[in-house]
Amino acid sequence: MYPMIKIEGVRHAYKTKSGPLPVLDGLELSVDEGGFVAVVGPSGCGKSTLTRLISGLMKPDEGMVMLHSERVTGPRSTVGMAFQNPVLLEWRTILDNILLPLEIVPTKLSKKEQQDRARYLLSIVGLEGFEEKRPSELSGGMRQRASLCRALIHQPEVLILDEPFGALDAFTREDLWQTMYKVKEKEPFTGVLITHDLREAIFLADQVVVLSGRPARTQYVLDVPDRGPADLEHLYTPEAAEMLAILRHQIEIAQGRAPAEGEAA
Ligand SMILES: Nc1ncnc2c1ncn2[C@@H]1O[C@H](COP(=O)(O)OP(=O)(O)OP(=O)(O)O)[C@@H](O)[C@H]1O
Repeated sequence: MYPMIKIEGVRHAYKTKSGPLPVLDGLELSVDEGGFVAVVGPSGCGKSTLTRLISGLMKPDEGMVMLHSERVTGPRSTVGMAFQNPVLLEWRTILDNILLPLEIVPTKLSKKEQQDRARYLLSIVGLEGFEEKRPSELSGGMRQRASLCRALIHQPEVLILDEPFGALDAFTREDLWQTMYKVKEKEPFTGVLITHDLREAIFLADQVVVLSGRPARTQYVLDVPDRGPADLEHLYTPEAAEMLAILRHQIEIAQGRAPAEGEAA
């Protein structure tokens, strides 16, 4: 299959007052068109930095970031992003919040078509009837659903999700995982999910990439077998337990709490 995202030999250091802070060191990543990769790793290892590189908000010191075989050299409108804090504008209705990206990204849709698309997206995530509400009238989970619609309104090829469910309670989070399946089925995208939740990673992604501690490199890649329709029961199978154990072990290695294979304990 065609790689939609290709990252090769990326190295990057932030310039800080106390000197360069190496954050990424030899990062490799390849995500097929329509694929969904979850990126996990120790806190502060460089996961969000990776999302900034893919969306073109930052350029790496070394190496290549490619989208659709084109080198990323600046911000890309074909990328949609959703974050842990949805940041919806309180003075705008939910519908107008979702339409916001279309005020920036060029679109061929008429005003009516834009509104129809926003309403359609809201119906997919279960927010039909909330179009005219203000963000403060919605729960945290509902605001996150609205933020997903906003990230998808301009039909991005790539959807970057930076810990979007991290601040939600466990039940709401699991509800949103199932919503994500529905969204991907109706609005196909190539996804990159940054998360600290290993269950979330194996439930949503078809590949989980473990980054090493900072400066991060690609330490381990786990392929998650296709498990059919969204069903939380998938998380309670022996196969899921085994995948979670492997990932936990890899995170311990990345945190320096367990020796890497081939190293003495
Ligand atoms: N603009 C910046 N200037 C200087 N240092 C930065 C900048 N942005 C991030 N950093 C530092 O780079 C490192 C990696 O940050 P990044 O946010 O990419 O990590 P992360 O893996 O997403 O973290 P977390 O898991 O805690 O969300 C951190 O030590 C952070 O403090």
